[in-house]
Amino acid sequence: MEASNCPIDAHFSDKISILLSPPPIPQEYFQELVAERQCYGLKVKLDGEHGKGVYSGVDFREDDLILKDQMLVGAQHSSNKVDCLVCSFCFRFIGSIELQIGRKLYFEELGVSAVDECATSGVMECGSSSGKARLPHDTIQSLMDGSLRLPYSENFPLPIVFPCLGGCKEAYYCSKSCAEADWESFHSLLCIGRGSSSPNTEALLKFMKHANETNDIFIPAAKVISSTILRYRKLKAAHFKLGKLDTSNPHDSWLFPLLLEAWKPVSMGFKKRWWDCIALPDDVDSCDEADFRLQIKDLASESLQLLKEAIYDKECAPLFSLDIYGHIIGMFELNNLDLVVASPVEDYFLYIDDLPPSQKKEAEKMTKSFLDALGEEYSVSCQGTAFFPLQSCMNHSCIPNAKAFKREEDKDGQATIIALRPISKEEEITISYIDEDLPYGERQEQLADYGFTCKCPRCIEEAP
Ligand SMILES: C[S@@+](CC[C@H](N)C(=O)[O-])C[C@H]1O[C@@H](n2cnc3c(N)ncnc32)[C@H](O)[C@@H]1O
Repeated sequence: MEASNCPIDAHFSDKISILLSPPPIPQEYFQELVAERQCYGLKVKLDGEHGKGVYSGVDFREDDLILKDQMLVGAQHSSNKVDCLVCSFCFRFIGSIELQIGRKLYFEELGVSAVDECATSGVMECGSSSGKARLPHDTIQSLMDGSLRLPYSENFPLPIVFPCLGGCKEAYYCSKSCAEADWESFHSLLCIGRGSSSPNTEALLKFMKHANETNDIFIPAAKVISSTILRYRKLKAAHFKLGKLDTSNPHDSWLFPLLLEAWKPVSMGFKKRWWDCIALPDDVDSCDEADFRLQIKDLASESLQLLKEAIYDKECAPLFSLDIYGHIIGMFELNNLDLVVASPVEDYFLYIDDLPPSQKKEAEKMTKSFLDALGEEYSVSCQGTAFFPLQSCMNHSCIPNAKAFKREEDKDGQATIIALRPISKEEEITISYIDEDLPYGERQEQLADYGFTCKCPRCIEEAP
C-alpha cells in the first residue's frame, strides 16, 4: 500500500527513500554502542538470511549477562500512568512507597483506572472499582503528602520526584540529570508547559489527547521525530560554530546530510509501514482486510497532522511525511521488547508478609487496609513501548540461547539479556519473541505478527 497523498510525501519522495533505505551496517556505530554498554562480547552482522543479527565475540556461560541495552526511545503506556509514577526518562519508580500507593488509590477514588494494563490503546476508563475496600479521602491524601508513613517503608527508598524543566505536570523525573537529558533529547519539543519549545502547545495537547483516545503508540513515534529534530539542530549548531556551514546561505545539500546523521540511530531499526505490517485482529474478516489497513493509515494520518501543527520544522520536513511516520510506528510493532519495570510496592508487601510473626502482626494493623483497598492488582509494573538499538538486532528462535530477564538490581527501563545456556564465540545470539512453550501452530501464528515463518531446527522438526 503506497504511503499517501500527503503533499510532503510527494514533494520529498527522493529524500524519504534515502531516509528509508536500509543502510549498510556501519561497524563504528555498533562498536560505539557496544563500548557504551560495555558488552564487549557482541557484534552486529548481516547474516544474509534474516537481515541483521547479533553474534557472540566471546564464550558466554549459562546465566552470564550478555547485554544491558539502553533504550533509544520509550514511553510508558498512557493507561499505566494511573498505576505507577515513574521517571519519564529512565522509568525508575519515584517518590515513595506511600506516594505510589496513595496516588493509585487517589485515581481510583476519582474513578479513573486503566482498562487493561496490557492494552496499547491507552484508553482510560471512568467508573467505580468494584469489590475493593474504600479508604477515607484524608488517609489517601496523607499518604500522598508524606504525612502518613507505612511501617518499614524506609527499607524501600525511592528517588525524590524532580519536576519537568518546562513546568508541565505530565513528566516527572528521578533526578536533575534525567530531567535535563529528557529535555535535551525529547521533551523540550513535546512539553505542554510554559517553557516548551513547541510553537503550538495547544496542538500538542490535541495530539496527546488523540493518541490517548486512539493508540498511544503515536507517543513514542512523536518522540522519535522530536529527538531527530533536536539532534539535527545540535549538529547544525556545532557545524556553524566550527565554521563548516555558511550561515548566510544555508544550503539543502549541506543540511540534508545533517538530517541523515541525526536520523542514523533510527535508520538502523528494522521497520515496515505500520498499516502494512500490523497483524489483522481476530475480529476482522479477511475480506475486510484492505478496509482495515486503510483505516489504520487514516488514523496515522490524523495523528501526524496534529503533530505537524505542534512541532513542524521546515528543515526537517521529510520527517513529517506519512511514509516516515508509518515506518516509525511499524518499527515499534516489529521490534519485540516491551518496556517493563517491576513495582517496588510488590517487594514492600512481600517484605511485610515475610516478617517474623509478631512484627508482621503489628505491621499489618496498618498495611492490611491499604492492601484491601488496592485489591488484587495491588502492584502494577510500569509498562510501555520501547526501542532498544542492540537488542532489536537480535533474531528470533524457538530454541533461543538467550532471553530478556529482569534481575533484582534492574530497577529501570533497560533491557537485560542473559545467556540461557553456554554460547560459543561466533554463535548467533537469539531470543524468543513469543512464549516458546506454545505448540508449533500457535507459535507460527504469533510470529506472523512479525512477518515471518520460523524455520529454526525445532520448527523444522515439528512442522506437520
Ligand atoms: C527485531 S528485528 C531483528 C533484526 C532484524 N533481522 C534486522 O535486520 O534488523 C525482527 C525482524 O527480523 C526478522 N527475523 C527475526 N528472526 C527471524 C527468524 N527466525 N526467521 C526469519 N526472520 C526473522 C523478521 O523480519 C522480523 O520482523
